[in-house]
Amino acid sequence: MSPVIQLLAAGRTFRQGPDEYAALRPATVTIDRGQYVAVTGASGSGKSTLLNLITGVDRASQGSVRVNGTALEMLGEGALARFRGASIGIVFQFFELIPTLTALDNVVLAMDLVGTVPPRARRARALALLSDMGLANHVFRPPGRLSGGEQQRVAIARALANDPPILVADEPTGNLDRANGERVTALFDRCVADGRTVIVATHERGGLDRYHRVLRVEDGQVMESGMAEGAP
Ligand SMILES: Nc1ncnc2c1ncn2[C@@H]1O[C@H](COP(=O)(O)OP(=O)(O)OP(=O)(O)O)[C@@H](O)[C@H]1O
Repeated sequence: MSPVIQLLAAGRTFRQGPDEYAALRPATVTIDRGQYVAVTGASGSGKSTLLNLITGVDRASQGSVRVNGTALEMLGEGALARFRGASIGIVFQFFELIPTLTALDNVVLAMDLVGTVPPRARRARALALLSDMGLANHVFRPPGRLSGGEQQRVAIARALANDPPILVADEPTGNLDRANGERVTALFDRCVADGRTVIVATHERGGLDRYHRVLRVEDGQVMESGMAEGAP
């Protein structure tokens, strides 16, 4: 079993006036390659803080966060951004698409920023990814002319643009109706079947049996809440 993500007593505190507030208490967690992991917990429990440390969007206040053996705290801002771009696809709760660009250009831009896909291949790859998400007829629309479910699928296509081995999604179905939520969840299932490591924060209590593993966050404390039989 090869660990792809390791938190070693990694925590995050925020200063509140003279006090320190632990949004995430020091947690030691190992996630293996190919695992499908749900992160659950009440609003404000620390799910986003945990995901932000894993993705390097935020830095731990203490401990170490390792992705594919690289300690993120050892990287400077530029190196961290490059490492993140190539290793981790991130799907944000509120999509975070660029409103002035078409769906196609949002996906191409992700490749431009990382630079591992050859320039001449980027447009065709973006078109293929968007078609794969069922958006072949919408590629020239800006996000404002797409439904929430369509925008989320553009965001997933963008997250996959650089073919990252790890996909992290923060409540990706939180703003979608049931049908769109199920469609997006099925896309994550497929990413796991393709061999990616997928980590999804979710408020939902149902539907957790699809995951290999459920991490529960309560008051900033990460707990193992169950590992299904046959998990990798
Ligand atoms: N930048 C920050 N400065 C101060 N406190 C913060 C900051 N970011 C998060 N927090 C606090 O840390 C705690 C955990 O927040 P976090 O966003 O991780 O929760 P969450 O479980 O993702 O919530 P939700 O389900 O509502 O998205 C909250 O009390 C929040 O107010």
